[in-house]
Parts: sequence; C-alpha cells; structure tokens
Amino acid sequence: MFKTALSIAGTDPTGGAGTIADVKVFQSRNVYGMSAITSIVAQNTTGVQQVFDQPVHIIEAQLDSIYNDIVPDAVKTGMLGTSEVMDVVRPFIVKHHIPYVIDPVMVAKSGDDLLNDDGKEAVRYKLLDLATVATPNLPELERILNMTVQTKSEIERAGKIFLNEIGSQSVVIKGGHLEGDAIDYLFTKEGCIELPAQRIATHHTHGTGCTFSAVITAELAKGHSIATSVRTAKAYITHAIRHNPGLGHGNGPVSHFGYKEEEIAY
Ligand SMILES: Nc1ncnc2c1ncn2[C@@H]1O[C@H](COP(=O)(O)OP(=O)(O)OP(=O)(O)O)[C@@H](O)[C@H]1O
Ligand SMILES: Cc1ncc(CO)c(N)n1
Repeated sequence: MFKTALSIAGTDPTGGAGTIADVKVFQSRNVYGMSAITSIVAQNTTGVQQVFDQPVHIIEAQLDSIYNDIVPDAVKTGMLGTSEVMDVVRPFIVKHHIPYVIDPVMVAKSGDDLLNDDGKEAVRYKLLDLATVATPNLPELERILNMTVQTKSEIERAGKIFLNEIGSQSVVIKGGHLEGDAIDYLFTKEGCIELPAQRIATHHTHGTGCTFSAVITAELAKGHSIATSVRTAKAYITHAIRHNPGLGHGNGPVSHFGYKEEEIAY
C-alpha cells in the first residue's frame, strides 16, 4: 500500500530546495508526495530575488483540502514565513497523530531571510514541542536557544534543552556549518547518536537541509524508527551532495538520484 507524506513549505522554482525538492525526495523514497505551499519564492542557485507570503487563509484552505481527503502518513514543515502561519499549521499537527518533522528554516544559504523576526522567536513555542524530529542547523539552533552552539559540549547541552525543556521527541543537530567532517548528532531519550560523514568539498549544497529532512519524513511515513530514518537521511544526503549535477551559476542543487550511483541499496 502507498505511504504518503506532506511537505508544508515555500517554493524554489529551480527545484533544488523547498517543497519541490521535498516532493522529489518523497518520490525517490517510494512515498506518495503532497505539498501545501506557504510562500512563493523567486530564487535560484545564486540567491533569493523575491518572496510572496501567501495569505494564511489560502494556506489553511490547502491543508483542509489535503487533510479532508488524504491524511498523510507523515508531515514536514520547512519555510513557514511568519508566526501566523505557525498558528494555522499547529492544529493540523495536534489533531492528527502522525510523525512530524520540523526543519525550522530561517535563512537561505545565500543569507536571505525566509522567516520574519516574530517567527524566529515563535517557532520554539508554537511548533517545536510537537516535533517527532527537529532538524535545526547551527545558526537556527543558536537563534532558537539564544545561546552559542559551536563546541561538542554546547551541542550536548542544546540537545538536552530540546528534549527536556522544549519537548521535541528528538532533534538532529546538523554540523554542516562547522569546520571539518560533516558530523550530525541525533538526540533521543535513549541518548545521543553521532552520524559522521566526510565533508565533500563543493559549493553545490543548495537545499541540503530540505532534502535531509524530507528523507526523514519519507522513512517515518513508511514506519521506520527515528534512528533508522535519520541514518538513511544521512546516507542519502551524503550521496546526493557527492553526485550533485553541477547545475546553476551559484550554489547548485544536490542530486535526488545520487543514491542510485552507489553500490549499496537503502
Ligand atoms: N559539504 C558537505 N559534505 C557532506 N555533508 C554535508 C555538507 N554540507 C552539509 N552536509 C550535510 O547535509 C545535511 C544538511 O545540513 P546543512 O547544515 O547543510 O543544512 P541547512 O543549513 O539547514 O541546509 P539549507 O541550506 O538547505 O537550509 C547534514 O547532514 C550535513 O551534515
Ligand atoms: C523555499 C525554501 N525553503 C528552504 C530553503 C533553504 O534551503 C530555501 N532556499 N528555500
């Protein structure tokens, strides 16, 4: 039977990030993909040109259309744009007890804002307590917790705050923004799992965070555990970066078929 996953996020018309990338990931993981669009973003591999935040009633209407017909097996949120959008999304997450992955997107790799200041303050209280898995990068983590997170002990402290104070079921703290190897840290109530990977020397990393969290969502939709889903996502993103198609004039996208180039199946 088909498993289904929903991405609630903004767009990237070049298909490397946001909800279009998410649906490509769902498809590549054999999960039926659906998408509710929060913001229409004119962007490409060189940066963000314009952002149009959809009216909240249109976002709510899209969610009604989906949930009244096909309740997904897992859901992820990416770019939400404003804190008002979080108010619209929250009741759908609360009502349907399905795995929820939150990628607390704040700023694009190009440095452009994808969430307003209210939203950056609000996300901790409006959504993160509902997360099955939260996937902040380090700058997002520092903003959410209002603390510096650069060292291993700061990462450990941040992981504990997510679980014990914020109430997320788990958090993957992504080390993509640190020097050296690309090590991520998964914190669950069972403890911390390190997910190491060699850093690939490339500037083609547009949409890595979206792709990573979408894989986790697809694997959770299929009924896999949090740890298995996150391990699969780590392998997938590493192969996706390694086999990037070299597109665009800036930070190019990754390959959502990268895993097919590898000898191992997962
Ligand atoms: N150069 C790289 N080589 C290997 N893995 C990487 C590299 N850059 C990022 N990653 C991995 O990609 C995943 C996404 O992490 P990253 O920190 O890039 O997310 P992000 O900043 O949220 O992305 P986005 O720009 O889409 O918002 C993590 O597993 C991270 O370790
Ligand atoms: C719509 C959207 N979501 C997330 C990101 C972060 O990569 C982006 N560039 N665009």
